[in-house]
Amino acid sequence: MSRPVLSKLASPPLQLIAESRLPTPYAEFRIAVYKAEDGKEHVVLALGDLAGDPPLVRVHSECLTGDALFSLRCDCGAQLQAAMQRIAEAGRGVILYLRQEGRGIGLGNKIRAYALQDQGADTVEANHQLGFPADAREYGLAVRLLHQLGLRRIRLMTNNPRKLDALRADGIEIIERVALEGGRNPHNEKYLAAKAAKLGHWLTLP
Ligand SMILES: Nc1nc2c(ncn2[C@@H]2O[C@H](COP(=O)(O)OP(=O)(O)OP(=O)(O)O)[C@@H](O)[C@H]2O)c(=O)[nH]1
Ligand SMILES: [Zn+2]
Repeated sequence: MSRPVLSKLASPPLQLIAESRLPTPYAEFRIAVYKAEDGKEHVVLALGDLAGDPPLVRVHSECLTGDALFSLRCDCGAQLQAAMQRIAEAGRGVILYLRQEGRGIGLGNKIRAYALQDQGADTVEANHQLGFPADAREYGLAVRLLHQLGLRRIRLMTNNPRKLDALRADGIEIIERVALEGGRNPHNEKYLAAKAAKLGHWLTLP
């Protein structure tokens, strides 16, 4: 076993705060809230029996504007809905909803980045102009939550090679990468093109 796996296993489990049912238009999920050491509360949505065949998993980073406010600047809301839909169709699966808003720079800074994008910067340049890396997220928490759920082998719904590599490096076996495209519109055309060109996302662009 490689060292990163041992170090993740050695990490204490996240504190389970509460669990309940969560009826949605797609299915009735189980919702669980886990608290990390920094006080942030992360969400697990689960459906069906997760034992046995590797289930569909979505590791979703919080996007208040896209997930809750119907923003057309990104594709997050569409991806979240598509993930819920696919899990509902499969009858089983998990969504980890991680509170790393704005690729880890926070909501206020993301809106600052949007203002810079309105002046011509792309999504990566805007982060750099604000003094942040292109992507400040890390996936150690996702790995810990997957361990807590007993999930070492998964089918990951993502277009992001960095996310896939990060989970694999920490010992999660990804037996299939499931593309999650959709939500394309005139407002996010440049954003998606920059994600593909600069962040390496697997996207079928027009
Ligand atoms: N800093 C910054 N964050 C953004 C911007 N647009 C969306 N986000 C955040 O980006 C995160 C989602 O990342 P994406 O790059 O869209 O997708 P991903 O999670 O890396 O990859 P997928 O698994 O394919 O969805 C969310 O936390 C959003 O809040 C932006 O222009 N600037
Ligand atoms: Zn978004």
